[in-house]
Amino acid sequence: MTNPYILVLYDTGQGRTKELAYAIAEGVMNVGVTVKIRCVPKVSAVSEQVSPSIPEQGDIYCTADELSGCMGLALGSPTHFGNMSGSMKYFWDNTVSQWLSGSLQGKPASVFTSTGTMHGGNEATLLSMMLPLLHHGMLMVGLSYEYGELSRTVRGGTPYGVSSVVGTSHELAMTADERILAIHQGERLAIIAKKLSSHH
Ligand SMILES: Cc1cc2nc3c(=O)[nH]c(=O)nc-3n(C[C@H](O)[C@H](O)[C@H](O)COP(=O)(O)O)c2cc1C
Repeated sequence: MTNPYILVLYDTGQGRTKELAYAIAEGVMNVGVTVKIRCVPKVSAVSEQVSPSIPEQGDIYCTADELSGCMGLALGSPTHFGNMSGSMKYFWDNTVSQWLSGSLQGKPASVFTSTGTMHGGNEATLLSMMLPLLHHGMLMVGLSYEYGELSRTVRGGTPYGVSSVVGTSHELAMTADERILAIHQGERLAIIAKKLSSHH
């Protein structure tokens, strides 16, 4: 039997959402909880060729069992027109069996995104990612204003979850506030997941 773990599941184009995923994972590990970092396969407009089940590089794809077995979930996607990416949406459109079995019911979940511009829809993306998670019966964990960085940040970071504003050419490095908020988010999610799982 594997240790209880938090699943950090993300999609990324240029690697910026992945950076946030790793900062959140750092927060999860800070409170002594095991973390699994996974990504989702790309959806292609050309469907004659099936992509390999294990990616050639980077993090491995999330399996159905890894999703069902997590004690909590951090879900991240780049902002694509104010919404999660098509690949991430496709992933959730294939989770009917988890929905039927209720394997995510009552588990905490948290969302994160990276975005080109300040007002290009990062908050809308975060809210859009909550929708399938709420259908699965998950309990949403946001960021709290107890973290001073949330009031101070001049770029990403919202009460709905952490965001990172990367610039239209990905020229902006993650700010210290964005990074610290991502770590806090991982810590908060893991602490709540531990409390909830101790009641089972
Ligand atoms: C198809 C597409 C749509 C995008 N739509 C938006 C958008 O609505 N608002 C925005 O600020 N940035 C938008 N961007 C920029 C991405 O949000 C940005 O490149 C991304 O967050 C970088 O993260 P990644 O490296 O994980 O892909 C878009 C990028 C792509 C490829």
